[in-house]
Amino acid sequence: MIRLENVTRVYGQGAKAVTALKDVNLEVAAGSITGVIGVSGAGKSTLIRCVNLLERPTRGRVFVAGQELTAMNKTELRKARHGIGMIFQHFNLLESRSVRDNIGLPLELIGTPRREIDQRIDELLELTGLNDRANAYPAALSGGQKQRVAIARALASNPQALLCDEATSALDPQTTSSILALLRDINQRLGLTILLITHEMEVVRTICDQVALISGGALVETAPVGDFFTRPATEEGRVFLNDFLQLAPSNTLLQRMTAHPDEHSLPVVRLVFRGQSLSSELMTHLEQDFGIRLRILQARVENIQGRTLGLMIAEFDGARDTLGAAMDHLHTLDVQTEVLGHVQRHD
Ligand SMILES: Nc1ncnc2c1ncn2[C@@H]1O[C@H](COP(=O)(O)OP(=O)(O)OP(=O)(O)O)[C@@H](O)[C@H]1O
Repeated sequence: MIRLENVTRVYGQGAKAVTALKDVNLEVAAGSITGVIGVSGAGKSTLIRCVNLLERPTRGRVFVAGQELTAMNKTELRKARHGIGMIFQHFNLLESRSVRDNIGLPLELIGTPRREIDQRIDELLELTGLNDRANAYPAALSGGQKQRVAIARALASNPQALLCDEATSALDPQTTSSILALLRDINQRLGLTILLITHEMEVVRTICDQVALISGGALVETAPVGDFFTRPATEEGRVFLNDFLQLAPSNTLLQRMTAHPDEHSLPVVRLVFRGQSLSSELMTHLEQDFGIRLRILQARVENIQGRTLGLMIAEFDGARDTLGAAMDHLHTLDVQTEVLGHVQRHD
């Protein structure tokens, strides 16, 4: 549905040139939701703006719905853009127009007959849950309602694709959830293809099917969301996920922990289980074969697109000489371990 081929975007010239995108190849399947993530300055905005040619790539080709946008003249491009809606972090509504008139604006601009515009506005008010705000002005709306108006306006010309530029970054968590639910709903109901950029992993985890990680202008990893969260393929992916997946030791635990072991201490280990949860069999196995009893101090289980990710901090109580073998055994089961420190034995 959306395809970027070797897209490069260089800003400025000569010594001051900045390569914001380097040879990016990205494919977004029809009807799917793809999230582009990356640190600030990685090139996310540039990438999404290259899709509808708000930024023209310095090199490379952009295809949307089988048409090459980079090969079009101005008139063709203007027409093709009707098939691509866009929403922004700060909504970009016209303050002097009511909700109805903001939603109808794109249709007015292309000369759609008034009756058709009014009918379409009614449908969109219904779809986005704005019926009772139709005659309000943007200043009287909450952030979530403003973004709903922006979504309705972006959908006015029945686009096949929707680009979302940090669409929930200015919203509180609860409003974010309701906007994400709306995006998922229109994706499913209308078969709309969505490409979004975000710095929030929670957004990706909640609604995306595919994730694309961009770093220094290059696309370093593209994967189904479940795979990315449980098994990132690149070091950049692991680093990016670390913050999201971090199960930080509590303050109480940090106060009890020392960096070095002594003869009475027990190691405190952080474990990450990917695609499985800690079974009682595994606990029994560690106890029977290695003489190690796990005392769970903290735990969190995430379900990401049907894949389980378990995070745990536990004391490993047992003979020190079997600890290494037990850790090796866990690694063969694809359980990641990391010794965080040592605590004094309770008894
Ligand atoms: N108009 C411009 N002129 C010059 N350099 C630019 C321009 N726009 C972006 N850049 C540079 O291109 C690089 C990528 O910027 P971009 O805004 O695409 O990143 P981003 O990942 O969206 O960042 P953020 O999350 O902070 O918005 C940065 O180094 C930025 O400074």
